[in-house]
Amino acid sequence: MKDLTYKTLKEAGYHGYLLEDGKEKVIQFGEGNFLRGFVDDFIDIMNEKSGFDAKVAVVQPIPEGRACMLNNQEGLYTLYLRGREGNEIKDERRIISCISRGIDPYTEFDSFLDLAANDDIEFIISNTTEAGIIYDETCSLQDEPPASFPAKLTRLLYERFMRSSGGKGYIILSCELIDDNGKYLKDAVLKHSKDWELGSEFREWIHEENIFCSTLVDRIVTGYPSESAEKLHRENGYKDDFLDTAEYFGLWVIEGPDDIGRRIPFDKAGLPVIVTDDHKPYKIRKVRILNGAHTSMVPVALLYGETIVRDSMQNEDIGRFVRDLITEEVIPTIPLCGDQLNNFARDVFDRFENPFIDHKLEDISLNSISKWTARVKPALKDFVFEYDILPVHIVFSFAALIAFYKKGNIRDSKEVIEFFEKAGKYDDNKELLEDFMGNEKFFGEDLREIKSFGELTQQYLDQIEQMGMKEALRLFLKEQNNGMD
Ligand SMILES: NC(=O)c1ccc[n+]([C@@H]2O[C@H](COP(=O)([O-])OP(=O)(O)OC[C@H]3O[C@@H](n4cnc5c(N)ncnc54)[C@H](O)[C@@H]3O)[C@@H](O)[C@H]2O)c1
Ligand SMILES: O=P(O)(O)OC[C@@H](O)[C@@H](O)[C@H](O)[C@H](O)CO
Repeated sequence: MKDLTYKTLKEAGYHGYLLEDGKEKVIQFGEGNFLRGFVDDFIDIMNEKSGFDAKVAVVQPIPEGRACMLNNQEGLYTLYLRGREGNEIKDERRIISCISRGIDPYTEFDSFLDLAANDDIEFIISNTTEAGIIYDETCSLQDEPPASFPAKLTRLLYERFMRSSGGKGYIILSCELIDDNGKYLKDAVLKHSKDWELGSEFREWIHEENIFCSTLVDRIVTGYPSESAEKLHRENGYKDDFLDTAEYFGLWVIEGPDDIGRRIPFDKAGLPVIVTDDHKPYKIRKVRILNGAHTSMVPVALLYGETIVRDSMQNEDIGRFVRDLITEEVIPTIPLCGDQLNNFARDVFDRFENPFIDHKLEDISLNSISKWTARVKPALKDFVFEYDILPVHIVFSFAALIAFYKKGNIRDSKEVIEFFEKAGKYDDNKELLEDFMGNEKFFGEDLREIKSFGELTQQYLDQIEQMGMKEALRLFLKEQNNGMD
């Protein structure tokens, strides 16, 4: 079967929208499923509907990347978006043609730097995961390329500053799921510029000619559909190693000046983008409710025997557990209007039951400890602070996470894996929890200081291990219902 290229599509008589040639206007750090299933989809739609005519140069952020494979397909790939919009079922296949090329800075460092000479480029977009957007003091100006994403960006910005003689900078849209992503990135760039002694004029240029936007992205992207890929290749008549799947829903909240909306024609293309002076309310709502529900559901559902999100939500016990956790313990911690939050949660539960996408629990379980710390712990702490009692569903889910990790075969940081590999050395769960919950490297603080949290976690953990998840969850739900089934 032929690879996906412009020639393959022409030969097959493809009549859909394609932008084969266009100016590179965007640099994108990251070639992952999410950026391709969300940002590049938006750019492609703007190209078609509002004459944006932008091509995206994709920079591979780490040595193990897929820039070369992307070039084999001339940047093309097929995106499937499926789900409900109101009462309407959406099932769309789109060939995305906004990517001009992939650049591997490890083998094409000069091509990477040459991007800085292109005056057409106005935007830099990134999603390098939480692990990528970190300040790494070991990076230096002489590295080809510097290892971390913020250091690579600093190197590119410095090149731009030098080659344009302090001319036009960029609008930088960071999509990593960390707090204040744009601000963090700007601070990291300024820190590198100081460490590398790039001078005060460069730092002034960073401030005056570049806009670092914090953004919040929301779309469930399920990536390459391994089980159905062969069938899709046959249907399409070409082989596509970058097939991507996602829900239809999407929302991009960008904190930045009003005129961003004029510089990127989101509105004209009818895209769900909000430009605001404060993205935080959207962020807290999405991370606590949607990501919090995912992270809390995963260990409970996996131990119960489920494998995907939809089935878990449709499982009477787990569905009730997740809904109650969000409505009774997470929503009361979010400082926004209750109706707004309840409507958002209801829509999220609908999205979780999307009949067209199979979101694997195992995929979400990756790095669950840091996800729990960022996405669930804030609700737990705020709840305790506000009501002076423990949010029991959150505690039960935390106990489930530990039970799940004790079983092994986990994908998390080296330190977390090492901790659980040695779990057998503890005489009982009480001892294990002392060390685990007291580990500030895992949780950023000593969780034992939260009153009764350790004791209740141990009670649930013992029950889950002794009775199995199904029985322990049923007992838990019965207790919450004053002993009634
Ligand atoms: N998949 C979703 O539904 C979804 C939705 C919203 C946000 N996100 C966020 O987007 C991020 C990426 O998700 P994805 O589905 O595209 O994953 P992916 O594995 O397909 O892509 C990950 C990307 O990050 C880069 N990367 C990984 N480790 C890095 C490091 N240490 N330094 C620099 N770059 C690194 C990879 O090169 C790749 O480009 C995740 O962190 C996730 O939180 C995902
Ligand atoms: O992508 P992760 O692994 O950071 O988190 C798993 C999911 O919670 C996440 O991908 C959501 O589906 C997404 O954030 C929805 O916008």
